[in-house]
Amino acid sequence: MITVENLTKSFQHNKSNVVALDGVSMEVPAGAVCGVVGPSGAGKSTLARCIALLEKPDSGAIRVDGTDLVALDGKALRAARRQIGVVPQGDSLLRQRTAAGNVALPLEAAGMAGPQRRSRVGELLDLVGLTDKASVYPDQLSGGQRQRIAVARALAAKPSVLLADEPTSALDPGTTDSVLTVLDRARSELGVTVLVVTHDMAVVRRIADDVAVLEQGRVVEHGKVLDLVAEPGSRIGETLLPETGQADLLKPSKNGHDVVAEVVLVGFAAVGALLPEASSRFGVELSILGGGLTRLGETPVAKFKVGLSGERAESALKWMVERDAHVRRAPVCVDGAAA
Ligand SMILES: Nc1ncnc2c1ncn2[C@@H]1O[C@H](COP(=O)(O)OP(=O)(O)OP(=O)(O)O)[C@@H](O)[C@H]1O
Repeated sequence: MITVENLTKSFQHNKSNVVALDGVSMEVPAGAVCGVVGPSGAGKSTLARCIALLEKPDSGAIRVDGTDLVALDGKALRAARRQIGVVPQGDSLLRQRTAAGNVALPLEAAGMAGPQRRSRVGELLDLVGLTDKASVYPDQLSGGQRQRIAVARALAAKPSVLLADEPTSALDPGTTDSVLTVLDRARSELGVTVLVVTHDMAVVRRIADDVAVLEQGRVVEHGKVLDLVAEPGSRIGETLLPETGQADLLKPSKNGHDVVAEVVLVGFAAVGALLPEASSRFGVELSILGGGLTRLGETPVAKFKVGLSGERAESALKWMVERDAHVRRAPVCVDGAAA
């Protein structure tokens, strides 16, 4: 588990003080993948660099499995660093070393004997699906393959935490997917806790259990992805869900429906028959006015804008809520405008 408590970090730049982290607190449960998102300059990379012990925070604590890394020095600090694997931003492989040679680097540095090292490198290449590229040089690998080798290298010393800074930037969607599969395997097969700094919401949708949104050095939203999408007013939740198409989402149109509502379905209900069943059970006419389905990790999630007409429209919505649908609706006025 990673626990960050009230972390601050400032830089001096052109004689002025730049606050990169302004009291950041967050937690990533053991074996979870957490996406760190936010606009450029929000402090994401600084946070990752502090957790990776590449940058010393001005104040605050960073606990990995209970140990405060900020308080360590000397031998204890070096041991703690080995617990944290880092996939740096950009192309980080050594050009003059083969894929296997790059993966072997941290093992050589740790003084691991040849036969043991070769076997470990074999395991890691297998994990990232690049056994057949062992003796290939980085220039002959695709961008995605190079990143997968960088992940294998970061996992070489069996860290409990993996940090990846923009691991999919500059990759096309197909290649992105292969890198994300590897990060996901690090979590699911090795039980590693993964923190991914990213601009790409596809990364969060595809592999993140948790997400933290940074803005101007502060955490503005943080929690489980599946909780945030169900939470009214969560901006990151909105960003991760399908768009429903119109800004005046909850306004019933004058000639249309008695009730217009936004319905978020998380899990089985998203692909089930909840909406048609509500319609037939309560004798209401139900039209889907916008929205759609997506997947968050393995979980199907839907957001629909629906229009309901009929005397029992409210009961139909209530029934959906009782079945774990998250419903936001506008009350009905005589002229059909939202109150
Ligand atoms: N070494 C440094 N020296 C001076 N200022 C820095 C340094 N590192 C970061 N900063 C500043 O700290 C702030 C946060 O930067 P950081 O790189 O952590 O943001 P970010 O969210 O990762 O941005 P991006 O998405 O563009 O990578 C920015 O204003 C940046 O200019």
